[in-house]
Amino acid sequence: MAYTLNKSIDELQVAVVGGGSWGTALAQLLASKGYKTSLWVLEEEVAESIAKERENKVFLPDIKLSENITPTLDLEEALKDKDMIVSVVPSEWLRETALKMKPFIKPETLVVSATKGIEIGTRLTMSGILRETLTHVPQENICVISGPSFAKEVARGMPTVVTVAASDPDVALTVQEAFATPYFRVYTNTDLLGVEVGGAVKNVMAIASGICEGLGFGANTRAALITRGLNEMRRLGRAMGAKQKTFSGLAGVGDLVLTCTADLSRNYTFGKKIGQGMKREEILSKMRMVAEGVRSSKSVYNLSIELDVEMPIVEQTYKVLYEDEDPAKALFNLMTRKLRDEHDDQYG
Ligand SMILES: NC(=O)c1ccc[n+]([C@@H]2O[C@H](COP(=O)([O-])OP(=O)(O)OC[C@H]3O[C@@H](n4cnc5c(N)ncnc54)[C@H](O)[C@@H]3O)[C@@H](O)[C@H]2O)c1
Ligand SMILES: O=P(O)(O)OC[C@H](O)CO
Repeated sequence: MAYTLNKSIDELQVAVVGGGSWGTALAQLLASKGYKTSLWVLEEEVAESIAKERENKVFLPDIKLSENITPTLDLEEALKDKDMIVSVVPSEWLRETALKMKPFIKPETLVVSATKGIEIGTRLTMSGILRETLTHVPQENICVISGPSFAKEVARGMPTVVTVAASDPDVALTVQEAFATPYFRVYTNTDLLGVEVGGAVKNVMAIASGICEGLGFGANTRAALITRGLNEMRRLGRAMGAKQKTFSGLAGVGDLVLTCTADLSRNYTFGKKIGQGMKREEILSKMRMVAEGVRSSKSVYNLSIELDVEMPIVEQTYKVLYEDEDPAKALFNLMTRKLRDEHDDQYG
């Protein structure tokens, strides 16, 4: 049955789950539109800093947050009677958090997934985890928001364009309207899988691009990495049943270009440090934020083997991160693969 909203869109009761930088930026966006927004956060210091100082000093410093945001450490308080829930918990903790959320979510709720990644082990997308855990919510009510969007820029009101993917067009239209502002343009899309594959693979490519930068290489290398990385994204998407045109869109090439080229990207910065000689665990031990590409390197690599999809950049990135391969050797391996026609690929 198609989704129907039984109230005016301005009356939506909304909650954001996850008070990291993206969760806080999305809460700020919704709050600035007038929505009274509950924000579930894990850390007491984050709840306190938002409640008392109107700032998330840990994950999104220097942004004055709206009075419409109510931070809470209590999931029940955050989720009770909400019509739209935005899930922004990093992939590593999404499943356990979703299970805790479940008892407090009404079946008719819209669930918007803003997390990027593929789960290690199950190889599920983030909306796949939500569908598997929130079994009382109709599958069509679970949708995805993605695209080139750094939290810091959205929070500062810089023009940003994203896509909302949902299998039910009425769900997509409702969420599109709820999020859209003159500085945050939202398109709709019916290809959830393609949007989520794009969001996961681009983070692996961003790490690879950062590694090249860290090794001291330049613009030629980066352009090659983005172009061939897009090819790998398309190939995996095709094998999984995603629509090819999705990868030419915001959640494909759009997010890939953004994350492979900007110092604001945590994945790119992580890769740069690897290229400069640091090790994965050493970098992660100093980060409070996530670089989803670290986990996605493993899950996407495993997926590529399982589905027999050729993804050499993903493979080499995985080997650098998890098998201690030398980054320069990994790049040499990529450059000296068997020479071939650019489009000599069963997925062209
Ligand atoms: N930051 C961005 O610019 C941005 C933009 C688009 C999408 N995303 C995606 O949003 C998702 C969330 O990332 P973020 O940037 O908001 O987070 P972040 O990296 O800024 O912060 C880390 C988050 O992890 C949470 N966390 C740590 N341990 C936890 C646990 N045990 N259980 C539950 N939560 C725990 C913290 O509370 C915090 O909210 C990621 O998938 C990311 O790829 C981020
Ligand atoms: O900072 P990153 O690398 O996690 O990227 C953030 C967003 O995914 C960009 O769209």
